[in-house]
Amino acid sequence: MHNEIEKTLITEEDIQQKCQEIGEQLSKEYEGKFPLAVGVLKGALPFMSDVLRKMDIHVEMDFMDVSSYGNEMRSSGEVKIVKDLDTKVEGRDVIIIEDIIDSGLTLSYLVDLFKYRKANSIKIVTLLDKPEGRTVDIKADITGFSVPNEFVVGYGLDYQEKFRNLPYIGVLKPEVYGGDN
Ligand SMILES: O=P(O)(O)OC[C@H]1O[C@H](OP(=O)(O)OP(=O)(O)O)[C@H](O)[C@@H]1O
Ligand code: HPA
Repeated sequence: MHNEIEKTLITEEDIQQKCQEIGEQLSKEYEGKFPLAVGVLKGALPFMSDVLRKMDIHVEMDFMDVSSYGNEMRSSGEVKIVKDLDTKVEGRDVIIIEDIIDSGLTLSYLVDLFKYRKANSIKIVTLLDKPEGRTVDIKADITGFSVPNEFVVGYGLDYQEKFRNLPYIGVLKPEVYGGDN
């Protein structure tokens, strides 16, 4: 697996340090509350798991699976719910946890949905932000790292369902994806 990676963009140590910082920040911001952390499957799983374990307040977890990716590397532009929440959002302080904001379509869809469902507050926490990928105007409240306009994998992010278990973020060798990014 590692020999298919051209370069490391963000090391495992830097990711873990960032999770610690974000977990501490969220613990302060939601002190005395019981927020609902919504992980966006599947990519957010490692990040969510690491951040929530750095929080020292009660937090409820739920998951949503939405899909917008037509092929492996480009968004279809259409967002579909594959798995909805089990939890009612009305009146809750929702923390959406994402691995990456690229076009912004997934998150803008989720923010609209949770507003419609009458969340008390909505915060977006993303490990990665790819500002140059944006087609809709949306910003995270907390961003771990900014990444260049390249297809990145690892720590939840996949290429053809592979590389999610890589503990760092990297860029694939062109021969792995056929060079057409
Ligand atoms: O800002 P956007 O352009 O919408 O891209 C971001 C979304 O795309 C990826 O999910 P994907 O639909 O590939 O599902 P996955 O997490 O299961 O890989 C990623 O995990 C984000 O959820
Ligand atoms: O750069 C990316 N890598 C993996 N999945 C993604 N989903 C949106 N952008 C990306």
